[in-house]
Amino acid sequence: MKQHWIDITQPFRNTIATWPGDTAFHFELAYLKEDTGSVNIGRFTTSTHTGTHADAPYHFDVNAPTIEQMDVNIYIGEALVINLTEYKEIRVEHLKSIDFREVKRVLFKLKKEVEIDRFPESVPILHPEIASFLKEKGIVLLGVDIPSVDPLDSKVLDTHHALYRNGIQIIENLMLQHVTPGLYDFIGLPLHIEGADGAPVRAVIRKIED
Ligand SMILES: Nc1ccccc1C(=O)C[C@H](N)C(=O)O
Ligand SMILES: [Zn+2]
Ligand SMILES: [Zn+2]
Repeated sequence: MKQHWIDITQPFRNTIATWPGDTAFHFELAYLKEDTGSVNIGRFTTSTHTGTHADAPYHFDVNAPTIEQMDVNIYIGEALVINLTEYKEIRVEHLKSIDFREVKRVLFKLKKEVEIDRFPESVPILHPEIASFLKEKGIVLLGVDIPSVDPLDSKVLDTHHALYRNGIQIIENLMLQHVTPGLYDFIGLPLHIEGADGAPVRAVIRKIED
């Protein structure tokens, strides 16, 4: 029997954490049924990097593709959830013993607890050297449960660039605290927004029996 799909998306709500200085998320009802006579209609404002989202390469490289240009096949398929919550820095040596089981997508569980409404003071460091290692394993998508694959104060974004050079796309701010490591079906499609540097993703997984 097939397992149920599990939501691993941060809920958008008006208290959701924003990257410092960036546009806060805000949803409201713009028109009320009692006024229109027929329907409620909402509107929302958000940064493209709030909550669970995909980075387009254009986010950090002006000559690179924007989000609607990305192949949807990257964001659908089998994914391996890997527990790395014990480490403050992730290097190739921490990934060497993992059996990648021919998956093309990995989701790194880096935090024991994700606080949706509070921007973290620090995040584990993902060393850029992991990019070529993951490429050798055939990986095309890296998902993380932190706001950035680079240090929060980084201006050079070495890990973003290294991943891009190695053909690996990025999803940030997943929610993996209740997820057991292992093999899953994964769907995490970014919204089709023309010219965008990134877009919100609704990410779901379903356990694969082994
Ligand atoms: N929202 C921002 C506002 C200003 C400067 C950076 C950001 C980011 O989100 C960058 C982050 N390194 C990212 O991986 O998406
Ligand atoms: Zn981002
Ligand atoms: Zn990013």
